[in-house]
Amino acid sequence: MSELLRIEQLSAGYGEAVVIHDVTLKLGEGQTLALLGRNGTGKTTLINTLAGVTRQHGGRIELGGVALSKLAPHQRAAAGIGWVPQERNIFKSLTVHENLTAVARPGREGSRGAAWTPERVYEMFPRLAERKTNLGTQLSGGEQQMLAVGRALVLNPTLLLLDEPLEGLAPIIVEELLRAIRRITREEGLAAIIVEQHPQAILAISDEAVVLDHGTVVHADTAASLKAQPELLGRLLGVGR
Ligand SMILES: Nc1ncnc2c1ncn2[C@@H]1O[C@H](COP(=O)(O)OP(=O)(O)OP(=O)(O)O)[C@@H](O)[C@H]1O
Repeated sequence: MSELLRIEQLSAGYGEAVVIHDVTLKLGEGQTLALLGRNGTGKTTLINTLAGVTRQHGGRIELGGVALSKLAPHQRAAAGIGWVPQERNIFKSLTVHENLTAVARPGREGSRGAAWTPERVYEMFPRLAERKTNLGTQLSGGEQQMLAVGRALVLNPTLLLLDEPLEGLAPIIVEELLRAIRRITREEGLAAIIVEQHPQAILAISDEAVVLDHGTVVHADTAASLKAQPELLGRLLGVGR
């Protein structure tokens, strides 16, 4: 498996404030990484630093051998970063279909699965197909999340960044999204970093797991190994404290 993402001694934050320090990690093509940690430990900041919307203070980020640190967010999207921020980045005044066609871009050479088109997004999320002509404002939280993932997919990324994709969603929608994320990563071979507060479901569909505390990596292992050690996981996430 070849390397897709390499992060070396990364530090970043907001203005002068440094929130993440000395983060080093790697991810192979098509691999899924669960990014875990208590509230306020820097998970979103790390994701946002990959997307290019924080201030990078030091270190390196490479995606497929391309150095990202000096690139603007739209250039990172062109380089293969598919960012689904916590606040679900959709155009609420456009229809579902317009949201998908406004950003669609042909597949990049060398991507493993077939290129993502609005039609393939509808196949993945039949609920969106039913809502094609509805405005973003008329969607439920789950449908908005599906559309946010769809918008990232039609840019044909090599790495999907999902920031708490399951937050606040009904259990049945959580199941649907988890199934879709598993298909996108396992069957379509897209690499992903998934931030979650509730880790068991995400560990079950991830290859690797990294835990942050106070902006640094305090644990890095396979997802299966961390999942099999609930006491360690509880300690790392401060459960029961
Ligand atoms: N826009 C911002 N400006 C300044 N500081 C910020 C900003 N966003 C986050 N922070 C600070 O950065 C630290 C890490 O926050 P971050 O949101 O990355 O953590 P997190 O692990 O994603 O937490 P959560 O699970 O609550 O989303 C916190 O101390 C937070 O107060």
